[in-house]
Amino acid sequence: MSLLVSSWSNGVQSVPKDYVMPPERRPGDYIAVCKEIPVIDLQNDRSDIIQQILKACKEFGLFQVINHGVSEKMMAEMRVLYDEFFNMPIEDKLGLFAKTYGKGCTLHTSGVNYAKEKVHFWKDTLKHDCHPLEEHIPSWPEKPARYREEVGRYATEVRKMGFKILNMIGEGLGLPEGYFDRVSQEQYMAIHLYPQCPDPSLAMGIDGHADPNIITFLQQDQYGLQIQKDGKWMGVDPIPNAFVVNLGYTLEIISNEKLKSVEHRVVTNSSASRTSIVTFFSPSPTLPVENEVPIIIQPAKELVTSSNPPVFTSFQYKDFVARYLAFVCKPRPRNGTPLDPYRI
Ligand SMILES: O=C(O)CCC(=O)C(=O)O
Ligand SMILES: [Fe+2]
Repeated sequence: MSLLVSSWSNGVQSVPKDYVMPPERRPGDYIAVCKEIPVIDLQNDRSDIIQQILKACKEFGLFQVINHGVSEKMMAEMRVLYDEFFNMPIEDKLGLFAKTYGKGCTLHTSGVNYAKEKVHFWKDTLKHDCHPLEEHIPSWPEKPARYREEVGRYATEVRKMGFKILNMIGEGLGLPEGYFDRVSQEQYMAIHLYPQCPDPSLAMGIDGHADPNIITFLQQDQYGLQIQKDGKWMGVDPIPNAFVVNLGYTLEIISNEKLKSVEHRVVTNSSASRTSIVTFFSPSPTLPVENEVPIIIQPAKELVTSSNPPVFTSFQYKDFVARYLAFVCKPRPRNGTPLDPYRI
């Protein structure tokens, strides 16, 4: 349990050596927030919003949304709840602790496999599935006592917002109504705590990666998230009560590369801890379930023509996830992306 960064980092004066990144993996010079990253008001005219979303998905693979329908009160409740969760005495969290990223509801630290990492990340993560709620709620934390009720309501609201946005992406791409319903059934959450770090120039919260799934919705309270565009890192403004929306590899494939996933990472902060509450929509759980009907991913046939041939082969989502996890565990520097084996 003492592995959790939050259990030992309070007041430390220097970064322990197994958290000091080798020079090529450090965050480098301070990177400011980039004001060009689109912030889209979902109360505007629908056809304008669709145009803005599509443009953002093509140029950045990421945008922020405001007036999205999830109430500010609910977003604030989540911040308070997770602050309380991470500050609970260790005994109250012991039952959830897992050494590696695994199935079900777990609390783990650093990357997907702590034991195999040469250097660790300055982060603790609680994660669990969310859909269907009744099936997963019994696995969620029992403390704070209101956890299941509040997070249940939040997951329902985020799902509504998420499908609203996905439907607009589908419409913008020219896909039939409801296209994403089947391939976005799974919903899971990861809540990351990046404790205050004595020297952010040496440590990393999360290394550069793109998400494997369809789309991700993220609520954040402090600066720390950065995206890569045209080979340069840029900071994502922590706008209060906005959601950051980023595209995963699966949506890049379905769109036949019309839209792009985005490489992102998290740097640490010396003046405050940072919490991000992240909701993922994906075709099936990140860790495959036995006897599941295989979900096939491929470029949408509506987007493939003789002048626009498919860029990717079709494949089972669970195989892709296995390859993705193997890729992110590979030592850096590494070449290519997890999409490469599927390119035609
Ligand atoms: O904490 C963040 O801002 C990003 C988290 C993230 O990239 C992830 O969970 O995949
Ligand atoms: Fe991510």
